[in-house]
Amino acid sequence: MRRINGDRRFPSLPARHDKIRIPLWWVVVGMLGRLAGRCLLVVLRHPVAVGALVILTAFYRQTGLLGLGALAAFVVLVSGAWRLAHRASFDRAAWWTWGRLRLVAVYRRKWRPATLHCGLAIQIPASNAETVSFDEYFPRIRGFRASVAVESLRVELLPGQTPEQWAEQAEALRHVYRARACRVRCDQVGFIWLDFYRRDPLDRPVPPADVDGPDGPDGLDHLPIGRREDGGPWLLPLRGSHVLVAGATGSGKGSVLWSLIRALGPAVAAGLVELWVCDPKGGMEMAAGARLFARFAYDLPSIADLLDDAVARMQSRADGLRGVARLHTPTVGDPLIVVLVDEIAALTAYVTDRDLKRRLSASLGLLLSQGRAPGVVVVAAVQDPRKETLPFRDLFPVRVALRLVEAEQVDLVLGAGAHDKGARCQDIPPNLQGTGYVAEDGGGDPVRVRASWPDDAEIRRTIDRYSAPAAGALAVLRPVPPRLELPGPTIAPEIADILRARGMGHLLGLDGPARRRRVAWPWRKAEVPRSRPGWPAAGWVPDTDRPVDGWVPDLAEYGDPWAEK
Ligand SMILES: Nc1ncnc2c1ncn2[C@@H]1O[C@H](COP(=O)(O)OP(=O)(O)OP(=O)(O)O)[C@@H](O)[C@H]1O
Repeated sequence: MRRINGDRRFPSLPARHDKIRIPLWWVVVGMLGRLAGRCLLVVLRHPVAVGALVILTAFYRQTGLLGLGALAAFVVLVSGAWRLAHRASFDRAAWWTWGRLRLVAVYRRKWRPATLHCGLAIQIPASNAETVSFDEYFPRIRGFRASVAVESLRVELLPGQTPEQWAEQAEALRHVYRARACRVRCDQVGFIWLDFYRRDPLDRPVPPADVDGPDGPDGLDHLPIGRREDGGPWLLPLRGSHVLVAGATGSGKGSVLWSLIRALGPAVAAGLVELWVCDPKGGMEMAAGARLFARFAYDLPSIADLLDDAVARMQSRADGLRGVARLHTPTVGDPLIVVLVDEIAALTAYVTDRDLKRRLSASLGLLLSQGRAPGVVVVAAVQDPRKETLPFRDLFPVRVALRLVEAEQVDLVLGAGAHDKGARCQDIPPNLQGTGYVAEDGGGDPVRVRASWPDDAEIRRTIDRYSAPAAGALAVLRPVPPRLELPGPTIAPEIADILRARGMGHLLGLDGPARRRRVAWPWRKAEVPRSRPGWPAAGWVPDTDRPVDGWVPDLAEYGDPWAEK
C-alpha cells in the first residue's frame, strides 16, 4: 500500500537499465531466500491449517492409511456425540470450519482475477524498455463470516475507492462467485462488507415466532414479525415510531399486520398495549381479532370518532409528559396505544363526504406528526403509495414495501435511492407473499424480509390466549380471603400495578418466599363477565366502587397463593 500512496512518480518512464553482471549462485540463493520468505508468510498467515497439515502428515507416516482412516472415524464419532450433547456450540464450530474452507477454496482462490476483471484492483504501469508490465495492488480480505444463507467478506478498500464503486460491480461479483445475490454494506471508514447470498431463506412461508416462550419479544422495540434475508429474525421497533406497510393487492400486507398483532399479544394481555383498530374495508379482515382490541371501528363515522379520541388521549398525555420525559413509557395504567389502520387510503383519498374527509385527515396528520413521543403510534397498510392517496407517507419512520406494481413506487415508499440499492419490489414473485424490503429512518440500506404467516387457527389461538376480559371487571384467578396472612410465592407485580394505578391499596411485606405478607383491602365475590379459558367463571374483585378497567395476567405460574387457610 505504501507504494501507491501518491508519492511515487506515475507512470515511470520506460528506460533501459544498465546491465549488472552477477554470478549464477547469487541468483540461486536469492530465489531460495524468496521461496523461504513466502513459506514463512504462509505459516504466519495460516498457522492452524499448516499445523493441522504437519500433524496429519506425521500421523500418516507413523500409522499409515489405516491409522488415518481410524482417525477420521474417531473424528466423525466425536462430532456426532458433540452435536447430540450441545447442538448450538457444534453448529457454531461447524459453520466456522465450513466458512474457513469456503474462504480458502472459493473466495481467496478467485479473489485476484475477480477484483482485477471487475476493475477493483489497481494496476500501475511499470514497463521498461525490455518488458511491458504492471504493478498490481489487490484489495485485502480482512474478515469472513458464514451462515446458512449468507457468506460475508470484510474488505479493506484500496486508496481512491468508494463503497459505491464496489456496489456497481456487485452484479459482476455475484456471477464470479455463483451467488444468488451480492450486496455491498458499508462498515467503518475504509472497509466494506460484501454479502454473497447463497440460499434464499425466504422462499418458503415463515412460521410464526415464539412470542410467549423464552424467545418471546423482550420489549416493544423488538417485535418479531418474520425473517430477514440473512436468516436472522425480522424485529420491528414500534415504541416511538409509526409503521407503513405498502403492497399491491394480495402481496401479504395482512400477514405483516397479523404478525404484529400476534407479537403484541403478551403486551396486550399484560395491559401495556391497547390496540385501536380501524378496518375501513368493512371489518372483514380484522373482525376476527375484535376481542383482543380495546377499540374496533369499521365504518367511516366511527373511525373518525376513534381517531379523534386517539388525538385527545395523545394531547392529554403530552400535557402530562411535558418537562418530565421525552418518550412515553408504557405502564399498566397508561399503555402504549397502537392505532392500526388497514388500507389507510380509504381514509385519505377515497372518502366522498368532505367534512368527514377533513376530520379524518386532520386526526391522522396530528397522530403521525405528534403521536410518537406520547405513545400513540400508527401502523397503516396501503395498496397505492402515491402522494395523492397517501399525503402523510413521509411521516412514517419505518416503512415496509412488499410486492409493488411499478418500480417508481419503491422510492416513494422506502425513500430516494432505495430501488438502486437493490430493493426491487416490482420483481417480487406473486407467490412470495409477505416478502418485501424494510427501511428505517437513519437505518442504512433496505433489508429484504418476509413476514411470518399466522393462519386462521393461529390467529384464533392468539385471540383466545391474549384477549382481555370485558372492561369493568378485575378478574382474579382464585377466591381471595380478606385480610389474610398468606405464605408462599409473591403476587404478580402486574396486579399490584393495576391496583396501585387505580388507587386501591397496596401489598405489604411482599418479597421472599419465607416472609409473610398481607393483602390489605377487602374483597367481595363477583361474577367475572368474561374470563380466559380455564379461569373460573366467578372470581373475587376488590370491594370498591371505583371503576376498574385493568385485568390481570395468567397467574398459574405463581402456584396457589390464594387457597383459603
Ligand atoms: N407471509 C405470508 N406467507 C405465506 N403466504 C402468505 C403470506 N401472506 C399472505 N399469504 C397468502 O396470500 C394471501 C393474500 O394475503 P393478504 O390478504 O395478506 O394480502 P393483502 O396484501 O392484505 O391483500 P389485499 O390488499 O387485497 O387485502 C393470503 O390469503 C395467504 O394465502
